Amino acid sequence: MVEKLKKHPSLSKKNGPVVLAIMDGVGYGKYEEGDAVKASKLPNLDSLTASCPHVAVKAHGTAVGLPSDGDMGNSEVGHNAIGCGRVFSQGAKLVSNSIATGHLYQGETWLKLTNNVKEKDGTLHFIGLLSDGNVHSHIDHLEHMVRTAKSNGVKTVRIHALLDGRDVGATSALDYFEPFQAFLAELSDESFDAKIASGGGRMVLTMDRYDANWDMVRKGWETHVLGLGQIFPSAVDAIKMLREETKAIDQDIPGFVVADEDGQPVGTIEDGDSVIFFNFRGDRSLEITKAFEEGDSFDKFDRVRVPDVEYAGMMEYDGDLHIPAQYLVNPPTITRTMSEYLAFNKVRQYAISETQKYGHVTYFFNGNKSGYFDESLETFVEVPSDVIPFEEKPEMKCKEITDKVVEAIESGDYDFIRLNYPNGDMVGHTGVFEAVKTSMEAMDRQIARLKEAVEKVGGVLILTADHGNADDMYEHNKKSGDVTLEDGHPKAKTSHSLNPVPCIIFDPTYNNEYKKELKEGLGISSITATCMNFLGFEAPEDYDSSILDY
Ligand SMILES: O=C(O)[C@H](O)COP(=O)(O)O
Ligand SMILES: [Mn+2]
Ligand SMILES: [Mn+2]
Repeated sequence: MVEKLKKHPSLSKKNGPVVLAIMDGVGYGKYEEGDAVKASKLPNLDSLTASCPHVAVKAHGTAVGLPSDGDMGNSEVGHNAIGCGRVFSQGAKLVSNSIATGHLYQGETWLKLTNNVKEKDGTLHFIGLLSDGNVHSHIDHLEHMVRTAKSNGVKTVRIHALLDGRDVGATSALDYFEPFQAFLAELSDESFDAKIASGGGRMVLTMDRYDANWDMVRKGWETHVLGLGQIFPSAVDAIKMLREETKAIDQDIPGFVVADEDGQPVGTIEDGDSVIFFNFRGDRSLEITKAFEEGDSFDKFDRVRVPDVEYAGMMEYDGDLHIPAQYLVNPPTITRTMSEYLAFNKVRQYAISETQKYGHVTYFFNGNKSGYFDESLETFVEVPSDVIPFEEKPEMKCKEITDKVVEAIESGDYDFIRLNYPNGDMVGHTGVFEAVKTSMEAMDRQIARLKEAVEKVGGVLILTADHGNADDMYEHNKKSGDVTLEDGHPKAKTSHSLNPVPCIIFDPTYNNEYKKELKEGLGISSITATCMNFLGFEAPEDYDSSILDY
């Protein structure tokens, strides 16, 4: 339960609002080469850094509740941490623990789905992202479940595997598909038949989010469920031939269907089957889940037929709407978030981003909860994102977002304003270095407007990020640090980085209420208490320490 927040001993609420600007995917790079943040001309960010208190904060690994410090941060865990001021074990860790302890397999959902196919002589299907990126899924989880399905007496398993290349190397798919295909062949025998049945690039089919592009889900449905699309004798063959044909990187490889020698798909989804969507992260799992779960009210595309299956997600993807109805592992229960405290303490809040990160500044920021805590005190604004490859329009909607934030600052109607500029991350994921520079420079021009508006009303501007990406755009040799070359050019890196991120505090009415040297070595979960301090409050006892030293 939240309660009244104590008044801060030295800081009182400023005239203007506290504005928290999350520059998605913008970290402090550790290499010169490939750091698109350093390579960009950012006069406004540079001048704020030069003149304001600032410090690097951790945004990866255990600092944000992931299994190990080898795990890069991501938007879900980053916004969870900033939104609740503490670190909760996240999906990746919870699923691994549940599998390691066997708890998952004693759960009613696993038993129901495996018994269903045993009783009806059906097929157990797994759909999800095939890599060890550990942002949305982990291949080890899938392998363990396939093995256990066999030992639990399931006879037929089919995998519908999405190529990653966004949380892992841009063209690393065969590093996962070849050994996995061999693993299935090895495991199959006269009483157990496991195969990959379909697949395709994660940015082409199935894994859309925030209703940005339902056509991806339609393509996924047609490929995985109906078995429609280009047919190949195996997934590995499909990847090799489609790469040759399209020159696309993994995330953009077209959908494919694996067919037998008669050209029949080896694994369409039929009545009496069970389906497990094995991604643990919710944002890119919700839409395909709705396609399986919703009845005649579903109107996003023509499903042609809806098989009568037992469907389960790896985790509950929306804790308020309870989607999916069935899931294998409980998500983190994040309580007493900053938004809930602020609403209870009558603080007026405004949250905004464009579609691609709108759910991050609302749902994930509020501890995986959709909706308001107090509608009379909160305003959420979504600026529609372009539905085009972001390297084609790298500015994205940072200007339109800023237009609305400046309006909100000048209105005097809000005490705490949070915004996310997706630029560094969404364009970082394209791997196109020059586009990232354009994107960063466009965002920097908007930061000047934020600073000016905050200064005018005597507010505070805090600039930070949820994890790195744009700061690390080339693959590097992990040992030597040398840039990895491909055909004589640096190999593009599309995934997030392990780098720390900035926390820059622009406080134009500063009058020694705190030391200018901010505390070092903290994580982004300390941004929360810092924002609360500037609102004139002490943070709750169990919140991670503020970055301010007062
Ligand atoms: O979903 C994606 O785009 C990536 O896998 C993770 O990126 P995000 O955590 O920044 O959304
Ligand atoms: Mn992010
Ligand atoms: Mn990202």
